[in-house]
This record gives sequence, C-alpha cells and structure tokens, in this order.
Amino acid sequence: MPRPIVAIPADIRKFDGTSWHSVQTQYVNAALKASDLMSFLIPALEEGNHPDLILDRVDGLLVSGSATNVHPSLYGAQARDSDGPFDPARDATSLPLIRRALERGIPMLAICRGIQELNVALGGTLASEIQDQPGIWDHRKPDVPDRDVAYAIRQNVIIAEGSCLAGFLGAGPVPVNSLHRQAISKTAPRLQVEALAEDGTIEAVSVIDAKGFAVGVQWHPEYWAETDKPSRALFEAFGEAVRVYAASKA
Ligand SMILES: N[C@@H](CCC(=O)NCCCC(=O)O)C(=O)O
Repeated sequence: MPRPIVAIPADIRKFDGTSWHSVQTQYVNAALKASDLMSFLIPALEEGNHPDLILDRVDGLLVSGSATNVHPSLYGAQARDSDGPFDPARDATSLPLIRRALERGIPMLAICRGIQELNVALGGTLASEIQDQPGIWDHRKPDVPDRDVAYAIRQNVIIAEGSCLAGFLGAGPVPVNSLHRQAISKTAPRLQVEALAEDGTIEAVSVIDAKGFAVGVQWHPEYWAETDKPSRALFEAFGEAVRVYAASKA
C-alpha cells in the first residue's frame, strides 16, 4: 500500500512583505518519521476551501499548533486585543475540516491550537491567559531563542484510566512539553477529557463515539516524535489508524 496522506491545515504568516501559507516542519517530519505518513499542506482560506474535496484525497487530518488564537467570536465571546494574534483564514479552514473528518470517520490528531479548534468546532469554549488564574502554572512557550529549550519536556500530564490515550500511553503521569496561554474552558459535549495537568488544566481529549481515531492534545508530541517514547507512541497510534482507514477505502 502506498504511504497514506494526512492533510495539515496551514497558517497565514506574514514576512518578507507578503503572506505565506505555512506549516512548521516539525509536524511534517513527525508525520513522516514517526507515523510513516505523507503530508498535504492545506492553504488557509477564509473562503474557497471545500472540506470534502480535501478529505476525499487524504487518509487523515493532522491539526497543528500555532502561535495564533482561535477567534473568540467562534465560541460566543467578545474579542479583546489581548486575545490575539488571530488567523481567521486558519479558523475558517480548520474548523470545517475537523467537523467533516469526524462525520466521515477520518482519523484526526489535533495538537495545541488544534485541540482548541476541536473543542470550539464541537461547541466548547476557551479560556485565555490561563497563567493569570489562581493555581494555574505558566504553560506559555518559554521566551528563549533555542527551540529545543522552548519545547523542552517540563511537566507531567495525568492520563485517565480507561481513556483512549491510556490504550497506548498507559494511565498515569506522562512527561510532556507546554507552549500555550489558552486552554479548554467549557468542554464540548462530544469530548471526553483524557488527561489533565497537575494544576487541573485540560491537556487531552477524545471524541465520544467517534467512528475512528479522534484525539486532541494540548502539548507538542510532534517536536520530539522521533526520540521521546510517549510522543512516538502517539504518532505511531495515529499512523496505524490512518493506515487502517486508507486500507478500508481501498
Ligand atoms: N495560541 C494558542 C495555541 C498555542 C500553540 O499552538 N502553540 C504552538 C507554538 C508554536 C510556536 O510558536 O512554535 C495558545 O497560546 O494557547
């Protein structure tokens, strides 16, 4: 069977005086080297993307992280300047793809911004600047030049007994990294909490009664997917689900 393909929705990034559709290489590399999957980058468009035209051509959906935030209007909140930066084209691309992939049973792994988009797509809400809440740690990306330090593994999440993640990570503490200032506030009705940080922050969810693999994580398993055992196990499980789906299509 040819190597299956996952769709990765891009961000809009602006530099060199123009706009770019961009995905960080760590997601493409993790898909290839830990999941044995090809990646198709999906342009971030406010209009013009048709989920089925995209999903007909791939075998999975990998929703990446991004420094931008989901626009608060998408979960019924007022947008404050401090809630930015925003990427409406990414929102308009990701959320319909997430909903349609779930309807079609296409395997999905959602990471960081991705888990937040998953929650919003299914009717949940987000909290901003969570580090300002009493008892909540600073989960933000460390302000350091070295990306290996920024993505360093530095906290435990507790995987719930009987959860989807426990099936391949085992229940209990798992060390992960942390680079976010938002988190799930109201969990969408169709989501099951799979892991919590030790400060109570929701760190992973799965979709209840999903037709296929449908997991979101707040940390960044892609960054160390080749060398960190839990990160690799997550990407291997995702890759296997994508291969099973691809074979079922064939
Ligand atoms: N913006 C959201 C999601 C955070 C996220 O996806 N972080 C990835 C960082 C990418 C990078 O700058 O390398 C939040 O802050 O909660």
